[in-house]
Amino acid sequence: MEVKISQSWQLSTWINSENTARKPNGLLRFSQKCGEMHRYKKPISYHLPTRKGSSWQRPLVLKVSRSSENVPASVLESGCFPASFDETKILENKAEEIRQYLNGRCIYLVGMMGSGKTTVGRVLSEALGYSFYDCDTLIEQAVGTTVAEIFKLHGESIFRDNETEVLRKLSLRHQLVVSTGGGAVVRPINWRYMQKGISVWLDVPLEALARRITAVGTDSRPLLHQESGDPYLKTMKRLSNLFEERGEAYANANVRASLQNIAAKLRDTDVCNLTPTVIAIEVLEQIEKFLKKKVQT
Ligand SMILES: Nc1ncnc2c1ncn2[C@@H]1O[C@H](COP(=O)(O)OP(=O)(O)OP(=O)(O)O)[C@@H](O)[C@H]1O
Ligand SMILES: O=C(O)C1=C[C@@H](O)[C@@H](O)[C@H](O)C1
Repeated sequence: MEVKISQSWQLSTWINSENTARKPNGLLRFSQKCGEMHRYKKPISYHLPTRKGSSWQRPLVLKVSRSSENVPASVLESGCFPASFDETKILENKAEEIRQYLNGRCIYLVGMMGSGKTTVGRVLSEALGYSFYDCDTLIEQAVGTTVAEIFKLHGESIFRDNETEVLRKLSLRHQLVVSTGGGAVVRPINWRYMQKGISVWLDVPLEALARRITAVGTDSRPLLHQESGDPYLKTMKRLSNLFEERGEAYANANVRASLQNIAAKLRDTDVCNLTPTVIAIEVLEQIEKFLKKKVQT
């Protein structure tokens, strides 16, 4: 059964102040489309023109009404989430404001399997006018088979080598939103590449992850795949173990977007009610805070 929820959300947004100095902006041209980058392709060249303008903007509080739905399994599988007009508009405005301060830097989404890196990443890239890349997909294209098959045929370490190579290639580029694999955070070298851009941890409670993953099955996620037993409980246990190992590594990200914090702001108790658009807005809010802090120090 679908439950309609309507809430008011106080969102702080920022408007341009006049006659202030703007940071240099990188305008880049990319001919490659999402998914077209291959492992041994040469990185493309680009130009970085600079321009002058305004600095950080002053806050304006907007009262926004949010309307989202409890997402049924069929919707989870399709990956299509309804976003209200308000959410979309807020996201567009926020993206517009932040784009110049990003200065072409890539956004790397890190987080556990199922945390929404791909789903939220696509929404973010569209809002920012960035290209979107999914590391797992790039690895699959480079190796010529699925992640599950790579694990089975070649083992995890070959998969990780490919993951590092893909991140190295991506780190040479600009204006990308990158969905990293859930385990990309474990290798320090990967952080060296991700530090060229801004890393964002999508922090999602394990129960929500287990719910999402069991709704779509674990076939494509070899580290979670189980032949028998209660799928939710098994997934939950495996996720808990992985999080024990990786929690600290995720916290290395420049920015944390916590679904629990967003739900609290919205006075909602269930993180499952949060649409990818709302999460993308929070990601941009947190990036904005991070960049402002950097400017001040
Ligand atoms: N905000 C959301 N609310 C409900 N379900 C979501 C949300 N975001 C993503 N999902 C669903 O959760 C599942 C995992 O999402 P997604 O593939 O984006 O995660 P991921 O972090 O890229 O996962 P992985 O690292 O395993 O590839 C998908 O079925 C997706 O439709
Ligand atoms: O958490 C992990 O280690 C993984 C997550 C997926 O995105 C894939 O990169 C692969 O299944 C491994």
